[in-house]
Amino acid sequence: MTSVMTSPHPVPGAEQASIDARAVSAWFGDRKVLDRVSLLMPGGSVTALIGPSGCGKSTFLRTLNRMHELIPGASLAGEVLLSGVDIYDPTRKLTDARKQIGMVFQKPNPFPAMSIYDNVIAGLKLTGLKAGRSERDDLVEQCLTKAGLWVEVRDRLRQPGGALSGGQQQRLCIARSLAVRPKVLLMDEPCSALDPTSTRRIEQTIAELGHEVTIIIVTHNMQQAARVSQQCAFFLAEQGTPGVIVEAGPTQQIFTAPNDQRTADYVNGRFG
Ligand SMILES: Nc1ncnc2c1ncn2[C@@H]1O[C@H](COP(=O)(O)OP(=O)(O)OP(=O)(O)O)[C@@H](O)[C@H]1O
Repeated sequence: MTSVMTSPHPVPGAEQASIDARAVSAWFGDRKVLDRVSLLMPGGSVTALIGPSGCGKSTFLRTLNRMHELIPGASLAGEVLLSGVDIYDPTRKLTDARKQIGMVFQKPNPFPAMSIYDNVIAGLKLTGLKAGRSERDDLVEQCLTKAGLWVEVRDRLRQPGGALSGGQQQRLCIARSLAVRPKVLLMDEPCSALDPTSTRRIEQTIAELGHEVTIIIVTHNMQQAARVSQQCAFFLAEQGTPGVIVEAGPTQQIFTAPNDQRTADYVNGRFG
């Protein structure tokens, strides 16, 4: 069953960008891996995508900023509306979607030889945004502060990004994503390569950012989904069938009173 998430009320940060996936199907070659997945991800809140390995969570995430189409042989159907505007509209530039919808990956991927400062503003050059020296300084401080890293690095901004710890590198990547002022931040298991302390620090950052940037996070960690998200969507691909959303709704409901037995079994660790 494909499910449409109803908006929680009142919608936190309703003025922030919502992202609305409508009947999204995805294929790799002939193989269909997502079947008509619909999900409304409300603005200014955190939505967690959960489900067993291989059910299509990362693929779904990549359809939300047009990264799926970069994979040779990959195709998709359906619509993804960013505050009501289809990001797949052929008259829109691919780079617009990427600028507005940033992504943080599983493994921190800063430019290792580039300074911390230059890492933060790296996206400006790529997206053609121009900024003067003092504007850049302000932006670097602002983004590192939002990513929860400023205090730790303010005295060594010229050191290479690769010299930071894994958790710091991931926060640097978050700061780099924020520098192009995205409306939405996609996070694909952003803590899976990190120790528990760094994980908690990133979760704190997500909680702080979630009010101003719409966040969609894929996680295998149920406690993490419960801690950071306001909405949850449970994906499943049963017996070789394409992935679907079994159930989506407020996180508390998904964890304490889900409607579907399969959701209850998954969140209680009975499979997956
Ligand atoms: N580049 C690719 N080429 C072909 N098939 C792929 C590719 N990437 C993913 N798939 C397939 O698509 C299906 C969904 O994969 P996806 O990575 O989206 O699942 P997932 O739920 O994110 O899994 P995990 O939790 O293990 O990361 C899987 O069957 C996978 O084998």
